[in-house]
Amino acid sequence: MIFESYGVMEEHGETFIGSTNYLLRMLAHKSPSKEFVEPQLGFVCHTDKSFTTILHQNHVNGLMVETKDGDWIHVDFPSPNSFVVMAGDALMAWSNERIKSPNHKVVMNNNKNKNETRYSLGLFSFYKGILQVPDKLIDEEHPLKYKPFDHLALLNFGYSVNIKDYCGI
Ligand SMILES: O=C(O)CCC(=O)C(=O)O
Ligand SMILES: [Fe+2]
Repeated sequence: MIFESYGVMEEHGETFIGSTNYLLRMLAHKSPSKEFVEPQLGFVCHTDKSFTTILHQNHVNGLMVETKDGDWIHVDFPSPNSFVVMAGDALMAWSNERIKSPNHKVVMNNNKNKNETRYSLGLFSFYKGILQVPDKLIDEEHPLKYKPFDHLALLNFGYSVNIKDYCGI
């Protein structure tokens, strides 16, 4: 869908799909114990190193995402069939920053969670090979911001690495 909307499906779509790897991770976050009145951090603030991330959770909310304006919003999964699709750092670099990878975190609230554990599933996609900004996404208004980069090698640096330090121009 992303490739089609930028008109690069024909040139780059097939190679991309053929070289995509997936990682499925299941997380459990326990409700903070009763003595914690304030919400407790369950997963530190970070951006994902993936190309895309698809998130799903049980009925216990906890995901927060930072907006472009720097406000933090709670993400509500309205039904058991709801998923959140989030851009990772690799998509931000590939799209020459047309799409931003948002800061997000998990915050567990003792009052709301009533001692329930939050279970979530994350499906992360990664490109095996060198990713580079398609020519069509470079123009005067969007000068090239990222060098070609090895996506899987980015993972060796852990969560703390900034994609701009890794391959930014
Ligand atoms: O549990 C969640 O909803 C988010 C987990 C997360 O951000 C991650 O695994 O990268
Ligand atoms: Fe994440």
